[in-house]
Amino acid sequence: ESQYNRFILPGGLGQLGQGLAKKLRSKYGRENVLLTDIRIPDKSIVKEGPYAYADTLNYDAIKELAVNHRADWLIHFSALLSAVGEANVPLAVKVNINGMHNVLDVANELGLKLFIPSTIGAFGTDSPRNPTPDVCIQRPKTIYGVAKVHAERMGEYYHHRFNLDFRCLRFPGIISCDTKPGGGTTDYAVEIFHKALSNGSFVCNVAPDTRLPMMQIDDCLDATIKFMETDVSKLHQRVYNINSMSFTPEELAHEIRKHIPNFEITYDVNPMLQEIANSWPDVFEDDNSRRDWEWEHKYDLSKLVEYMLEGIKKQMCIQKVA
Ligand SMILES: NC(=O)c1ccc[n+]([C@@H]2O[C@H](COP(=O)([O-])OP(=O)(O)OC[C@H]3O[C@@H](n4cnc5c(N)ncnc54)[C@H](O)[C@@H]3O)[C@@H](O)[C@H]2O)c1
Ligand SMILES: C[C@@H](O)[C@H](N)C(=O)O
Repeated sequence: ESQYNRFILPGGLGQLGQGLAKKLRSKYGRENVLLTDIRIPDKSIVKEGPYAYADTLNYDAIKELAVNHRADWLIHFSALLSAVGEANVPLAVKVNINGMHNVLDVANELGLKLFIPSTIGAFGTDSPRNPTPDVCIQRPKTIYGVAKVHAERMGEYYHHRFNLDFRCLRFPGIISCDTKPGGGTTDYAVEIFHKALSNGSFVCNVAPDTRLPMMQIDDCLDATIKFMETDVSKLHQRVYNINSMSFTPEELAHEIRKHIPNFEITYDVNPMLQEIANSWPDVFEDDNSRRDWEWEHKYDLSKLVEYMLEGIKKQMCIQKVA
């Protein structure tokens, strides 16, 4: 049996895991991708391939699944995102730090490869913000960011000390039309499209000039697969930024108005989210990803807006028919 083609995705029922499972299954086969989470999946998810309950707070449960599934890769997606994490710090410490330790130790003990995503949220007010390079002062201000820096450093350390094949991409805010975001600071940039089509207006919870790095979901998931498949000899670091675009709510609304001319945006700023957004990068630098493993994005702002509006319209038609 060939190596490096059996995957387990803990926390896989979220915004990113469902789409990654689809892409991996179409490439590596349905049975070779095991989606796991702590929630009951929709019937449509179960039809697409294997699913199992697995709490990342339970070391033995993760280990048992990895052994039984004969996994080569763990792709660790379980986390509380930035806004949800600030609302429940003790749970975020458990899931984002203790849970990450469990997955890291299972990967190391069983000799598996490990992918953990990081985020623009791993930076803070002391970081250079335009652009933000791979290596600079981080000092994030959220428990989400602190846990991500911890994961980055632990993964690099296990790679250095135990030769664990740890790989990590720092993602911007991810924009998808068929899966919902899980409670982050960048969620407005998904919700705006749903409200633009259903109401023609949107109340935004961050200020009009809040610039953040963002990315269309296929770019994010294709990058993940390409990075995981990259020959180890090409990697000069274990943690890389990836980037495609940055925009503000005003700029996004302007682009949406090219399709829905009467679209209105108003603002009711949430101070906690605004403080988080103000501490994150404006523009992400990803020169090292583009050089070392030939990362290229496909979606700019105008393509992203077309993709979201078309995708949500299709879903609305399906719902009407059903
Ligand atoms: N979506 C983004 O914009 C974005 C950007 C940067 C990085 N990331 C990272 O990508 C990963 C996936 O993000 P997402 O957007 O899919 O998140 P999400 O919130 O949509 O999904 C996270 C999943 O983790 C699960 N989970 C929570 N506690 C768990 C536990 N104890 N055991 C097992 N599963 C548990 C949840 O049920 C949920 O399905 C996260 O690590 C996140 O930090 C996401
Ligand atoms: C940026 C990312 O990590 C997530 N979407 C959040 O806002 O928390």
